[in-house]
Amino acid sequence: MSNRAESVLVGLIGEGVMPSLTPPMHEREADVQGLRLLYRPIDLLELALPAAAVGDLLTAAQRLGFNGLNITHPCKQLVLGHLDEISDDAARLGAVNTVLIQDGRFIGHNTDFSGFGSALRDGLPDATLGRVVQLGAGGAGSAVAYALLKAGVTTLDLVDVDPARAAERAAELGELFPTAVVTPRTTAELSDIMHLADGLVHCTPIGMAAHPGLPLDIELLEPRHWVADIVYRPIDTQLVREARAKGCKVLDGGRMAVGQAADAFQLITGREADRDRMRAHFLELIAVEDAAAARAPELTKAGH
Ligand SMILES: NC(=O)C1=CN([C@@H]2O[C@H](COP(=O)(O)OP(=O)(O)OC[C@H]3O[C@@H](n4cnc5c(N)ncnc54)[C@H](O)[C@@H]3O)[C@@H](O)[C@H]2O)C=CC1
Ligand SMILES: O=C1C[C@@](O)(C(=O)O)C[C@@H](O)[C@@H]1O
Repeated sequence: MSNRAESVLVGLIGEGVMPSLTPPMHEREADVQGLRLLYRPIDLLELALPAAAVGDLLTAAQRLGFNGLNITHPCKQLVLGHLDEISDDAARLGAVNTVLIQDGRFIGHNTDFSGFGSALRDGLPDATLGRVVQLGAGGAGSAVAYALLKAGVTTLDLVDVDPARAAERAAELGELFPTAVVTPRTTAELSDIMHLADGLVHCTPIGMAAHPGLPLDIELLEPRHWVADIVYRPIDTQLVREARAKGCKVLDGGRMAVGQAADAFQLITGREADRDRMRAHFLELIAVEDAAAARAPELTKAGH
């Protein structure tokens, strides 16, 4: 038996979270640090619950002695209405993926943006962050764009196949970062804007096992561009492989996945995670998945 101060209980609320690698990442890091931590996926689909149940699940988690939760699709915005306190960045971003449960209160944070930010610093320390083209302005893309602007990007070209989405995000981000220039762009404009850019960030599902291929004409990439992908299943997406082959400096999507987990681990446990160790474990987990997929491709799960 132990109380909330002696051991740590964490959950992940969202749809389709059973294949998530965040629970094993937290548990292994805690094991190595000699901390007792259990991390349970709480899958809305398995529980046949709607996204709106997130408030009830927060209350249940508090009653059952959870120390914290990660929150994912489709609850990152819905959860805002159930919090007692929210970090400035999460409030500005309008999305929460980490909730601390302290003294019966719910405190929201966002480690998607901070995780991408630290990934960029660790994985591409010398990247010039002046002008960036970002493909994909959905949920993860919003956090990434916020991180890029916070990291000092001055000109961000936001490309999405859904022009209304790109326009809406660009307007929101432009208000949050008034000294930056954030412009919605179409895929047809890529050939005009890529040669002006220092780097490319990819935040669409293209490149995942279920959506193979390249998100742009690879001829638009020059060796001087840096390239950050956030897709991590597989870890070496076609974009990552072809960009590397061209001589571009590359950041794979695993860096962000580890970054968000490491930052949430620190918020929830109060202990710093060893990011290199967590990444090594993450790569092991991905390799196990890849080996299983090679044996039985039809069983490959379509997660992140
Ligand atoms: N590394 C990490 O920690 C994480 C990685 N991901 C990855 O990021 C991907 C995107 O996730 P979300 O933003 O949650 O998805 P989402 O569905 O909210 O957004 C994807 C956006 O990409 C746009 N899009 C699709 N094809 C496009 C194309 N060819 N060119 C330009 N835009 C295009 C869509 O219109 C949409 O706005 C996921 O598929 C997953 O692989 C997601 C979450 C975390
Ligand atoms: O969106 C994501 C991905 C995630 O749900 C996962 O399954 O690893 C974990 C969340 O903390 C993060 O915000």
